[in-house]
Amino acid sequence: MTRQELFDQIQRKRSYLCIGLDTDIKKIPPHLLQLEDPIFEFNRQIIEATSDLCVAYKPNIAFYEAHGPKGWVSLARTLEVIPKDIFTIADAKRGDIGNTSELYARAFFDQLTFDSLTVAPYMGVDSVTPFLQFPNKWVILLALTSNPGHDDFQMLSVVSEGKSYFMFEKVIQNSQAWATADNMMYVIGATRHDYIERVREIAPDHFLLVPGVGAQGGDLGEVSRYGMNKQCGLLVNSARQIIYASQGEDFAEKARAAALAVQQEMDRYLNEYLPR
Ligand SMILES: O=C(O)c1cc(=O)[nH]c(=O)n1[C@@H]1O[C@H](COP(=O)(O)O)[C@@H](O)[C@H]1O
Repeated sequence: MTRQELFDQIQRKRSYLCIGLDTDIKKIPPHLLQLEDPIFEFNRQIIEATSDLCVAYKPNIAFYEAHGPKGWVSLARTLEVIPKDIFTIADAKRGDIGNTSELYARAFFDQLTFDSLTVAPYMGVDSVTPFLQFPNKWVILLALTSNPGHDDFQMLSVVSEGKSYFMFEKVIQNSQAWATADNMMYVIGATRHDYIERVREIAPDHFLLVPGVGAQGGDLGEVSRYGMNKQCGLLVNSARQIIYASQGEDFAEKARAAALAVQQEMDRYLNEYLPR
């Protein structure tokens, strides 16, 4: 999917919501558990109930690979029922020596046909570039993550040409030599909205994947105010708050209501902050 196609979808749906399909067998409604593939059935109903309200789905791969081969089947079946105009993110946080990254890329872009993959930048340029060889596919590079441990490395000071930067700022700056705003996005946790203005100084045009609203307490209003660019430039992810809005038979209906509340808030922010 191209950047323009993603922006067109955002404008059409008045939404920049990404729904996280972090489907935990322990949290899905009991009445689905007798089915042959409860994880797929849960996802299918969530997708059917919410696909007009969001622009992306992000299955976190851990929730599938934890079930072995069966989990990979649930994941592949889920991808098949996501409408084709919706952006798909494999949240697998990969990255390895070049020839291994190339195989990870084939797994998620050729075998599973995701539009994008989350990638860790730690091993440097040759671990990331193999993912960038696929037309219309995206790398979403971890920059400033939402978890408390982001202080351990991402906030370390790095001195470059006499100026001091946070490590995450150098990740964003240096990686712009590897890719463009048409095939690279950055992960910035919603819990760190206080740094989004700085991110926008370094990467004014890139899309940012922003997880951490909802269950992790990030502030959608602040993220939107400081993060929106002229093509919106934001995909804000929420998983648990939406998909587990109810654990009863009405789970899909309740997930829709939770997604609708976020979409309506996003519509207001698009009116307020999207530069015309
Ligand atoms: O790469 C991610 O998506 C990610 C990065 C990050 O900094 N923080 C973060 O929470 N995530 C993912 O985003 C999702 C957040 O889920 P909820 O907290 O349930 O909305 C999980 O799948 C996390 O793995």
